Amino acid sequence: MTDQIPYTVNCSILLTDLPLLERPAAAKAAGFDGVEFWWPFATSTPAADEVDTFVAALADAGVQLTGLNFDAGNMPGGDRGLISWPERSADLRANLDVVARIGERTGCRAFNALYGNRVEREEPAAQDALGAENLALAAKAVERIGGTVLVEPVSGAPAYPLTTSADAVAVLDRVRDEHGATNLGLLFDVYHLSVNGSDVDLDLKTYGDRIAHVQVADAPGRGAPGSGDLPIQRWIADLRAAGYAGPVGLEYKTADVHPFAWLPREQRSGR
Ligand SMILES: O=C(O)C(=O)CO
Repeated sequence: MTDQIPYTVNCSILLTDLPLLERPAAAKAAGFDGVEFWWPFATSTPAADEVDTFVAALADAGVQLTGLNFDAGNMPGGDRGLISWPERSADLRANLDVVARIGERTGCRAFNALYGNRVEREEPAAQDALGAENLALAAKAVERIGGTVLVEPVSGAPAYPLTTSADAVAVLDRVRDEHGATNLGLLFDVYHLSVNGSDVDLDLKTYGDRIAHVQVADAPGRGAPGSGDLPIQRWIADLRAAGYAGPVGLEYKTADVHPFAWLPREQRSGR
């Protein structure tokens, strides 16, 4: 279903001059058919009416939710996921069914499971064992709706242990080997990978078959494509040539009143 959507607007980081629930309609008005969100609620288990309001905002806007992050904690405060965080594991597990139900109602099939920072007084090995177990549970939760769990290397979070594609793929392999879960894939965010010093071209060749979602922002600055030095258009073309058919997530920050000016309007939707 999302294969016909070429680009999807990350409404957690873009269109932030608008209230969250107005952003899907603004994305549609700008010519897009897809949106994605980081976890949009204050708790892991929001009230039913909060979920209803979120789902209605998407339906009213006429956009497809293409991606949703599991609850990742207090992102502005530095948290980057609950997956391997022992103290928050119960919250994560309670969140899984809420996410799967949102997927069921919206048709969303890609769910980003931020791995979590290293925490004091926990052995990294124990956090990784928990991370693998929780990723397997997340995969199980969305399996019944044909969902895929995404594992993302990120930058800018000093205690986040997955910084390269190889790190994330090692986690995917572990979850497969130890728990038998295969509906997981790599979230290939060219901004995070570049900032972390990866050779994106080489990663694309090496891990192309593990990529389940793509996100873009330019570097330095995490701005719109063209604002920095990265060959984003070429990477998108290379990903397409390599068979990536899903949406490309626009996950950049900009104060420009025309945040999508770099992308011709006729290329924004699949029609
Ligand atoms: O934390 C970030 O920067 C992300 O991209 C989360 O998905």
